[in-house]
Amino acid sequence: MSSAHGKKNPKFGHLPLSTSGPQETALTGNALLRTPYFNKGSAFTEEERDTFKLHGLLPSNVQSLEEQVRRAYAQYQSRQDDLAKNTFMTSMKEQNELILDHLKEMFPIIYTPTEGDAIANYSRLFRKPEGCYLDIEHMDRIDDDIDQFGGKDDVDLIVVSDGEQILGIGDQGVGAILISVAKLAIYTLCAGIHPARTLPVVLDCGTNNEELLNDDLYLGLRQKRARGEKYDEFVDKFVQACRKRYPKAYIHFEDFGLNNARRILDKYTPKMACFNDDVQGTGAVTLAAIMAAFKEAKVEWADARFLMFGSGTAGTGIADQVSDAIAQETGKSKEEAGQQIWYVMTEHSHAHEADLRRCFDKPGLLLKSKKDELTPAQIPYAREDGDWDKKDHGDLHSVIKEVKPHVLIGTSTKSGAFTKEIVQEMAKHVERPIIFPLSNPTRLHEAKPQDLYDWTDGKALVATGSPFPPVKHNGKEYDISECNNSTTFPGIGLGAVLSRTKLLPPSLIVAAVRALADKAPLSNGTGSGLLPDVTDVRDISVHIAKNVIQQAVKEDLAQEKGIPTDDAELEEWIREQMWDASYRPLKLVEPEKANAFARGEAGAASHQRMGSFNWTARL
Ligand SMILES: NC(=O)c1ccc[n+]([C@@H]2O[C@H](COP(=O)([O-])OP(=O)(O)OC[C@H]3O[C@@H](n4cnc5c(N)ncnc54)[C@H](O)[C@@H]3O)[C@@H](O)[C@H]2O)c1
Ligand SMILES: O=C(O)C[C@H](O)C(=O)O
Ligand SMILES: [Mn+2]
Repeated sequence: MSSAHGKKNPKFGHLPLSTSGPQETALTGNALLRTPYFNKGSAFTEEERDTFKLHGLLPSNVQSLEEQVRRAYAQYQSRQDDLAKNTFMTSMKEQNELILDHLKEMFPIIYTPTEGDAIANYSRLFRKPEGCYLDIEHMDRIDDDIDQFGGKDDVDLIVVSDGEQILGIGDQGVGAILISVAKLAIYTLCAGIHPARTLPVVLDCGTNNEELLNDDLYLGLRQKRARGEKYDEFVDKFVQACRKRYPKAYIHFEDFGLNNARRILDKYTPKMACFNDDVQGTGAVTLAAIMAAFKEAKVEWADARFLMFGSGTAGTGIADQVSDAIAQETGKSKEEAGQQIWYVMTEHSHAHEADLRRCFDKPGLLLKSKKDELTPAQIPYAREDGDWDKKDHGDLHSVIKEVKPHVLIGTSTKSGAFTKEIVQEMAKHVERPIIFPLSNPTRLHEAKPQDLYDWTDGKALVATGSPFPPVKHNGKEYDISECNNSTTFPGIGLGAVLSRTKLLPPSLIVAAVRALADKAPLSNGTGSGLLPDVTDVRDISVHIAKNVIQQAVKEDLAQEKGIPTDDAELEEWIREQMWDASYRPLKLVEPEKANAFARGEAGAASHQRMGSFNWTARL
């Protein structure tokens, strides 16, 4: 793929991911137009139309990318509802330029919450495949199946999901491919990860979603989810195939079920650069939001009390980040720090049937006497039974009354769980209740931001998992920050890819949190949110990537050579390698002199992923 890379930048020398300069291709005429990687549609110049034999194949007026984007935006606006807009964006491949122009408006369309509807309706809306579909009944084929997406240097980043716990909407089977696709779109938009060098994957292990199993149009494996050894073997075969075929690729795990997410992360973290977004990305962004809220509310780490409502993958991921932060800030042991965190489990879960029964049986505070029923990630936060001497096992209201938390975080998938009574109980005991309803999509939020302001007379400090419009209180507007892992995973991934870090230990996540916390707007009553706005996310990603890279270098994990040590130079080095949307000139080369990529043969991932229209820009 040398035509796409290898620009000699006079300042830095060879930058592996730099993407300026002409694109070489041996394709002409219809073959060129059918190859989205090179196709510019109406934006081919007159000279290019001559050189590449395109006259007659295109209307005569030559347009700019801006004009194409304007037309696309009008088409987008004409779509009736959010899901129709999402479908349109899927078919649109100039979308990066288009989205960057309308980032705030389109973020909820291409990502949370609308993406959730697109996933739930995957088999109904399906038009064309995108990414890599692996089938647990054909494990022997994984090497071949994954082989189709380029050569060993062609993939930087893989997002994989097994579809068991998509957002808060549970098991979505093969539709999970779209969460991998959506997360990768965010990587490109928010951190300039090269879209043609990414690979979305779904591990189809069957589904326990009865609705899908009974749907004639369902596209995935129509059988119950595989568990146990067979499942583990499948995941391992996938990981080994990736390492063999794309040894440079960083693997991002997304929306795995409660019993697998943490286990898989713990298994592979010591061996390779990998990341679980629901555990680590969520933990990182939430910790940064807590740090900002503490400054505002003047809460000290040493005596802060946290109440987590929901103790699944995200809830325990957040608790781990928080207890690390308490330990670091106060010098306490991690165990002592854990005692500042209280957990209330819900009676509602999308975990598989056995868990579901268990959850219905035992809602309430996590207690040591229930140890056998807890996941390993929950155990550090279980309380001594003596800590809770009440008759019941503690509903959310009674635990709030007793614990008097400064911070209440919802990852319960239980819509409306933070009621007026509960919130007002919390507000009785602390000056500024810090409340983060994080369950996605929007309809599953534990509370609405406007209600939280109204119920606490504007004292609550709020951040939410899905985007919300500003709230009004006493004639003033307050921005509601989106506390979504999309603020952290792009920068962490950019840092991991550019440094080619061997591993991604927790210290690199801490470096990312620091970077994000640095950039949090200090509101001081100005009405700005607790976290940076999505429109600033590219700059935030650079800052996060810089910290991650520096930490990787410090720990001797970075495999990339020539990473600048100077702060400003490092930032320039990162920006130089970020992909952004703009057309590059095309250069015709002889087929025999062209590499497979320029002949339109290699890089199948990008060809397949780009649909029929172009989003080529700086490829
Ligand atoms: N804002 C963000 O960035 C972000 C990130 C990740 C997840 N989330 C949201 O958080 C919610 C939960 O996601 P998750 O990945 O943690 O799902 P999960 O399946 O791991 O957990 C779901 C819920 O079920 C409950 N539960 C599951 N098993 C249990 C058991 N054995 N005992 C008691 N309770 C049990 C948990 O309390 C948890 O609240 C979702 O709505 C998701 O969208 C938000
Ligand atoms: O996908 C999101 O919006 C955030 C998070 O990963 C989730 O599972 O809810
Ligand atoms: Mn997720």
